[in-house]
Amino acid sequence: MQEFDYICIGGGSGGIASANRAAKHGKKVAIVEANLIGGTCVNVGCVPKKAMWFGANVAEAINRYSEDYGFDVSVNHFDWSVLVANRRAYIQRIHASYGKMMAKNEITVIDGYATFVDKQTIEVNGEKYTAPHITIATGGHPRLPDVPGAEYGIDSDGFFELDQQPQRAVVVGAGYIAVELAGVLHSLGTKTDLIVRHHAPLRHFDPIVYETLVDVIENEGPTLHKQSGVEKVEKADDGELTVHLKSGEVLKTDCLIWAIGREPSSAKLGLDAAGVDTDEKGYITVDKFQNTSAEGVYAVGDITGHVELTPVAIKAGRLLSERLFNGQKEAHLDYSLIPTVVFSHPPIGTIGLTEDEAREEFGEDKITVYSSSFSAMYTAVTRHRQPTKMKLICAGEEQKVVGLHGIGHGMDEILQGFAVAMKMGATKEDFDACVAIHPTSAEEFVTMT
Ligand SMILES: Cc1cc2nc3c(=O)[nH]c(=O)nc-3n(C[C@H](O)[C@H](O)[C@H](O)COP(=O)(O)OP(=O)(O)OC[C@H]3O[C@@H](n4cnc5c(N)ncnc54)[C@H](O)[C@@H]3O)c2cc1C
Ligand SMILES: NC(=O)C1=CN([C@@H]2O[C@H](COP(=O)(O)OP(=O)(O)OC[C@H]3O[C@@H](n4cnc5c(N)ncnc54)[C@H](OP(=O)(O)O)[C@@H]3O)[C@@H](O)[C@H]2O)C=CC1
Ligand SMILES: N[C@@H](CCC(=O)N[C@@H](CSSC[C@H](NC(=O)CC[C@H](N)C(=O)O)C(=O)NCC(=O)O)C(=O)NCC(=O)O)C(=O)O
Repeated sequence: MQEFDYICIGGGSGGIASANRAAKHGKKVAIVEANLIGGTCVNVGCVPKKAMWFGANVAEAINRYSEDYGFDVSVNHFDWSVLVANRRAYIQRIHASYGKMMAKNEITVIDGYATFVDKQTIEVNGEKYTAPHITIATGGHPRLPDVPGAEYGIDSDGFFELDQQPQRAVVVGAGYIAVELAGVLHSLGTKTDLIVRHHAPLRHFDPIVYETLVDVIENEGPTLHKQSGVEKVEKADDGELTVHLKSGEVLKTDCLIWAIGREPSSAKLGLDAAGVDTDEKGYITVDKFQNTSAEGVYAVGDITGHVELTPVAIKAGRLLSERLFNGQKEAHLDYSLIPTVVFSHPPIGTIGLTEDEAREEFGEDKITVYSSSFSAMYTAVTRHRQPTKMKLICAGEEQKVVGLHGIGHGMDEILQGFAVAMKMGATKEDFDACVAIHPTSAEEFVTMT
């Protein structure tokens, strides 16, 4: 049986980050990965998605805006396979760079599926490995619905396997993935329908965000079906899919994508053998230090069900290693005020409380809301004006900024700096004390009255 100081199960964002940090503190570390190193983010998540989103932005620049900027782009042919090949080559380079980094840190990479034998021992491909500290970072996978013919659809993993561009696509779901994939497909020229169960996608975001998103989608596409659901799916011999909606509407398509949420990859880990508890959905329960119910076993990232974002998994993993292997006894991730971006068209950036949440937490009379509404200049000099909307929610007499929301061109890159300010406890006065950068969208956040 091989012995280590630390084993991470899962070579995704959280596992890699924690393993590298432990190795940097001189520990003998192993990482077990059942599939591809890099996990969801690198292989079927953030990275390939962002490459497709950049491709979609190039398409929008050419198809919507170029003419009014004076360009003649009459030769306009898009080859999906070129974008996909370059995306895959980029990911190969990331795999290579991860390999080099882990070799430099003398991390043992074990290929295979890990199961617990006891809380200090795992088994992979019939071999046993032991460590006094084991972290579970096995992430999640897409959920499929219980609808007749659901198997004819694909999920986000399947989207990244598409070698050819679908001419028509139906995307079902109302979260990040549905919005992002439907937006990419539509912008790249696929005739796309987005099906949501309620009044809007991203309905848990601040209304300024989802109402504007709905306006833009209704103006520019994809075709949005609100208050709608799928009753059944049929597949013809030639591969064409017929999607029957509960409303009676029928959509013919080449590609159906389920994007209705994800579930934790915990079922086959043998958690009982280690005494690790989960909640009723299978997420591993942890305290603020990422400790599970079993001593010496920890969990980070999507498997814990707390804010499923790559930087969250990374930071939780790194802080855990600081606590375990670098004497930082109190090190733990503060899960408050986590900024997040949806790579929609246009992008959304949000941090902190929505207006409703702020009212509930502080009381109606303690809240001051500022907002700004304009057409992004990038679009305003063309015939295709697109709205940008921004909102600041401030609490108390000092007007501490407790919520910041925006949708519009550039919002994806604007948010990070403002998140630093909010993490430091900035007030509206602090925002206003900062001189604007002109002409930018970002300047609206420091000039709101
Ligand atoms: C389409 C999509 C787009 C996304 N876009 C973004 C984005 O833009 N920004 C963002 O911040 N987040 C994004 N996310 C979320 C982000 O990918 C996850 O939050 C992040 O990858 C979680 O990291 P993790 O380490 O918890 O798990 P993962 O990255 O999922 O890694 C878990 C790894 O564990 C392995 N594994 C599972 N079970 C075992 C086992 N028993 N033994 C060995 N290995 C095992 C899996 O094969 C996997 O490689 C996106 C997700 C998706 C699906
Ligand atoms: N840019 C980023 O940072 C990204 C982050 N991620 C992360 O990954 C997580 C998972 O993303 P995602 O899979 O989109 O999940 P989400 O949890 O974000 O959204 C799924 C949504 O689909 C809807 N839904 C649920 N069940 C059904 C159903 N049976 N039929 C139709 N619609 C249904 C629900 O919305 P409703 O109740 O309104 O119908 C639900 O909120 C995200 O929460 C995010 O943390 C993912 C992609 C990008
Ligand atoms: N923000 C830059 C980041 C670029 C970057 O980090 N590229 C990564 C791939 S992104 S996908 C990998 C993702 N990385 C990050 O999220 C890096 C974020 C930040 N720099 C940090 O250190 O926290 C992750 O899951 N990390 C876990 C870990 O590293 O511990 C890489 O490895 N590049 C090598 C190359 O191109 O050759 C960008 O978007 O361009």
